[in-house]
Amino acid sequence: MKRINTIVDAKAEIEKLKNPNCAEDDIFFQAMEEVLLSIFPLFKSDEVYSKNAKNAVIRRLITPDRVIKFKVVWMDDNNEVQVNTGYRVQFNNALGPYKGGLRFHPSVNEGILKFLGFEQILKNALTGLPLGGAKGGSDFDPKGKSDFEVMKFCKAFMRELYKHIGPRIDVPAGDIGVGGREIGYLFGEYKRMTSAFEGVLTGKPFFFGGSLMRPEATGYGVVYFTRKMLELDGKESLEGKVCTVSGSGNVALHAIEKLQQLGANPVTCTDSKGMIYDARGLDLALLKELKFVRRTSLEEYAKVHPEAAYTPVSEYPEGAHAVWDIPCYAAFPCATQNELNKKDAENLVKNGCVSVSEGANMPSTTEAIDLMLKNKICLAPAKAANAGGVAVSGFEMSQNAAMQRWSFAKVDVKLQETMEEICENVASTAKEFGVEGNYVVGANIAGFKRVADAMIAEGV
Ligand SMILES: NC(=O)C1=CN([C@@H]2O[C@H](COP(=O)(O)OP(=O)(O)OC[C@H]3O[C@@H](n4cnc5c(N)ncnc54)[C@H](OP(=O)(O)O)[C@@H]3O)[C@@H](O)[C@H]2O)C=CC1
Ligand SMILES: O=C(O)CCC(=O)C(=O)O
Repeated sequence: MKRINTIVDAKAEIEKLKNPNCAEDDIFFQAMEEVLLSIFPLFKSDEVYSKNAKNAVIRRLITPDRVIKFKVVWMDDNNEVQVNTGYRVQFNNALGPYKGGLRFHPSVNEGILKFLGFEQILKNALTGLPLGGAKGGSDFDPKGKSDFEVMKFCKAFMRELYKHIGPRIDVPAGDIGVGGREIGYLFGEYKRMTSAFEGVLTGKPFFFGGSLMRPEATGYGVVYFTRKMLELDGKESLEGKVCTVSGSGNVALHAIEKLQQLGANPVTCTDSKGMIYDARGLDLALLKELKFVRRTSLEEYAKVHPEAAYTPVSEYPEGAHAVWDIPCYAAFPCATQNELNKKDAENLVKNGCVSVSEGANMPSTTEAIDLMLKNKICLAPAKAANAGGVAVSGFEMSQNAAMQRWSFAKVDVKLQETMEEICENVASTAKEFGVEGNYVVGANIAGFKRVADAMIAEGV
């Protein structure tokens, strides 16, 4: 293989890997391209990496160890047979057991899970914990399903998955469409199939060995990261500032909670159908009730609070997402991939937004990232900013292995320390490689270096 000594070589290598007949992989290449092009300063500066023709680290890193694909057959409430596809992409275990969430959403396919699994490798590396990278899930749509149907699907899913996972092999967790309820059902079935009560999943309900604060961890972690980033960059704190948030799931609502606790004023949230803009400040208790208990649309919020504006997706401005057009000091995309495009980034810049912190995985398109960096927005990339979730999953694994339970306060302190360490590491890596303030490049290089060093050390 040709050595990757120039950015042109790097681009050519990526092009060679693309399969023009597989559109599903486009999103995976988007993630890979961002990483490979931004770690170029490392290739130039360090012999070990520029000589990676010998170790083939890049080739090995971008190819999953294995992709497990299986059929999930279950019966709905009308006693009709339903068939879905289940996946687990075990991407890389150089640093520790495969680790990463499960996503249940109709859009799930192999390409999406490869993108998420690839990001997870570097994210998990940034936490400093011994965790490899993986992702899995299914095209099953939990929306509109009864609790009983969700349970039956989860149990059918686990009857296949259990063969491939284990506390030292692969430890799945939640992601979109998979929260405490689903993890509980999955854990119950794993236990039934194996008779083993062990830390094979994280995000478990507390009485099954779940860690306190895992539900809050990703959203709180994003805000802790942002607080540190603003401090390092000499910007004003979040206190008293208007913030915009997208999403209204686990990550978004806990980011809103932490923002409110720190005295900020989060004024927006979204779901797949529309956006709420409540300039007075969001009613978080109501949002939790709507989304975590009743599992209903945000439209209901405006019925309780007619002063708040509800904008359905069909009324979003042409080519943009309404939420990023609301003036804010700090923005928090916390819903899904590619939900912040170039037009949205232009709106954020125009309205004087100072920082964008990615709670969702890869929420910003490549063009949006370039535009935000060019305009000196402090951009906290997902693999650093949302690493708090997997970090607390790591703490859950430690607690399970040691048969311990840590207090909420202890986990919170450790989460804050972890997010601040990640932020400092990313900032100092960016500085070391001559791109001070560029957290995207800093995160990619710091994460890649840790994984690459382990892969080189373990040999081929
Ligand atoms: N949970 C975790 O610990 C972690 C999650 N993440 C990432 O954070 C993001 C959100 O995950 P999480 O909060 O757990 O998921 P949830 O399922 O709890 O919530 C997802 C939210 O995003 C909205 N959403 C999902 N898909 C779309 C879409 N295609 N278009 C518009 N809105 C959409 C949902 O709307 P609706 O209610 O209408 O479905 C919902 O508000 C994802 O990118 C995930 O990968 C990252 C790190 C850890
Ligand atoms: O907690 C975990 O293991 C993974 C969380 C996750 O899926 C993510 O960080 O994107």
